[in-house]
Amino acid sequence: MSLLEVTHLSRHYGDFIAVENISFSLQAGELLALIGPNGAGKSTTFNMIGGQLAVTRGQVLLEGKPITNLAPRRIWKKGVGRTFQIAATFGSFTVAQNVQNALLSHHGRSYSFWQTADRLYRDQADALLEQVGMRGQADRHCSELAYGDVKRVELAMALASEPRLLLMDEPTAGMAPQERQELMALTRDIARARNTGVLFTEHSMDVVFGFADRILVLARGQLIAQGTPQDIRQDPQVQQVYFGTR
Ligand SMILES: Nc1ncnc2c1ncn2[C@@H]1O[C@H](COP(=O)(O)OP(=O)(O)OP(=O)(O)O)[C@@H](O)[C@H]1O
Repeated sequence: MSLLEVTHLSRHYGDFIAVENISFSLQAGELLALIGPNGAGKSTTFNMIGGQLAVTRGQVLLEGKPITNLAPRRIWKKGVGRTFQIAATFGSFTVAQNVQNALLSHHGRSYSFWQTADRLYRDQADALLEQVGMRGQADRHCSELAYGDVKRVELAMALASEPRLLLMDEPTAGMAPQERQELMALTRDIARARNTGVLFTEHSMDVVFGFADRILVLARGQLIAQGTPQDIRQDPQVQQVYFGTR
């Protein structure tokens, strides 16, 4: 059974068709890239899967069970984690506190500034920070970190809920080439080690072709191709519609 199965998914705004009849699946441990020109429907697709946007037609199954049109929090509870394009850490909290906060939220508790709260889930937070290479910076404030390091902390926060599927919206936006490669290599290692599926949107072609196991290509709301990086590179329709050449 696929980890994620999307069938005939559509989103209309009145007469305007943002996404039309797209179907694909994603396996556990797989990195699947969703690419396409501006306005192709990537964010719309992402937001339908994550529950931020209502589905007009079609179905989303997670491990065989429907999650279509559930509230985002319920979808998150069922094992869909998410990182956002805009950094989502609290700058005035330390690195560890940000991850502890995500752990508290996963366990249905809220953060308090009481002294004891400072130790809650600290060991688990340290273990997650170890995985993303940020253990040594656990007690620094997030506002002091380099951008690439903030993205690592966000990854640790997303992993706090032990997602089966991780949705990453332009994970490397705003990063230098070297940082991009490092973050994606880390993401791939974690996906393989935890058997977590990763669906990501991305504009950097070096990241897409370097790290995706398979690629989905959207153009004007339609899925025009899906396959391995090699398949996609050679697809004449992709070259024409997406890259503007043949
Ligand atoms: N609330 C809305 N009402 C009407 N049209 C919308 C709405 N939101 C998005 N759209 C349209 O749906 C289409 C798909 O938008 P979407 O944001 O999913 O594209 P995208 O592939 O993520 O683009 P980008 O790479 O620029 O982020 C676009 O034409 C957009 O203008």
